[in-house]
Amino acid sequence: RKNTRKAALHPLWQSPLTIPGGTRQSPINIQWRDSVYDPFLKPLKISYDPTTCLHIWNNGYSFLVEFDDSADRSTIVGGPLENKYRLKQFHFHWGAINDWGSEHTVDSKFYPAELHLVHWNAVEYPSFEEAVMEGNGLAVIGVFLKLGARHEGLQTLVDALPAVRHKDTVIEFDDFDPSCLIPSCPDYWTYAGSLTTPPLTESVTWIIKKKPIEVDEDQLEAFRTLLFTSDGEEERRMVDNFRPLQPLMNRTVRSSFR
Ligand SMILES: O=S(=O)(O)/C=C/c1cc(Br)ccc1O
Ligand SMILES: [Zn+2]
Repeated sequence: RKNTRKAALHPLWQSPLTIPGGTRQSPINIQWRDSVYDPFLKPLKISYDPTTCLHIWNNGYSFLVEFDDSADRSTIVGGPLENKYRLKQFHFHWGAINDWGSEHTVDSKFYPAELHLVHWNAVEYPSFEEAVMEGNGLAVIGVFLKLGARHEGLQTLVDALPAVRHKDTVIEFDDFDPSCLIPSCPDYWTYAGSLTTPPLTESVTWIIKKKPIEVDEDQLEAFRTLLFTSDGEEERRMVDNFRPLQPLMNRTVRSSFR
C-alpha cells in the first residue's frame, strides 16, 4: 500500500512549502546510491555533560529539552565540522501513525519519528540567535526512530510528557545525557541544509545517523498524547509535526562510510 503522507495541517506547515530563493532547504530524501563516500570526513566526537540539562517544554510544535549553552560543556566536534558546536536543545518529529513521521527519508522510506539535536557554532558567533543567520552557524544531528524494543533512556523523557501535555507548559528536567539516544554505529550522511521550522534559515550542517534507534509502540504513542494547543483551547493532538520533503537542487549528500 503506498504510504502517502498527508500534508501536515498545523499552521506552521501551511506556510510556503519552500522559502522563495531557497537553494538548500531541509528535509530531503537521502538516495543511498547517490551519496558520495568522503574519506576525509572525521568521526564525530560527542561530549555531553548531563548536568547542563535544564528543562523540557512543549513549544506548540514539538517537545524539546533545553540545555545550558553558556559554556563549552556539551559539545560536538569533528565529523564534517570545522568548529566546536554547543548543544542548545533536542526535539522530535513524529506521525499520527507508524507509517510516517520522520522529516528525512532514506531511499524514500519514512521512519515513524526523527530526533534532532541542535548545536550552534560558539567559536565564530556570540549567540544562537546570531549563528542561526550564518551558513555554518548550526549543526543538527538527526537520528531515526524505528519500532522495536523499548528504549530505556527514552523512557525517562516519556515519563515527563504528561507534565508538558499543553503548549507552553514546562517542567524542570535535569541529569539527562542525550548521547544515550544516539546509535553507537559511527556511520552518517552529511549535507548543507536548513532549519525545518521557521525561520527555515539555511544555516544547518546536517549529520544524519545511518542506524536508527529502536523504541516501542507505547513510547511512540506517548508522543501522540501531546497537544499543539494550550490548556483551555479546543484540543488538537500533536502529530504529523514534520515538514514536507524539499528539492535537493545542486547538492551532494556525503557519507562517512563505504
Ligand atoms: O527541526 S529543526 O530544523 O532542528 C529546528 C530547529 C530550531 C531550533 C531552535 Br533552538 C529554534 C528554531 C528552530 O527551528
Ligand atoms: Zn527538528
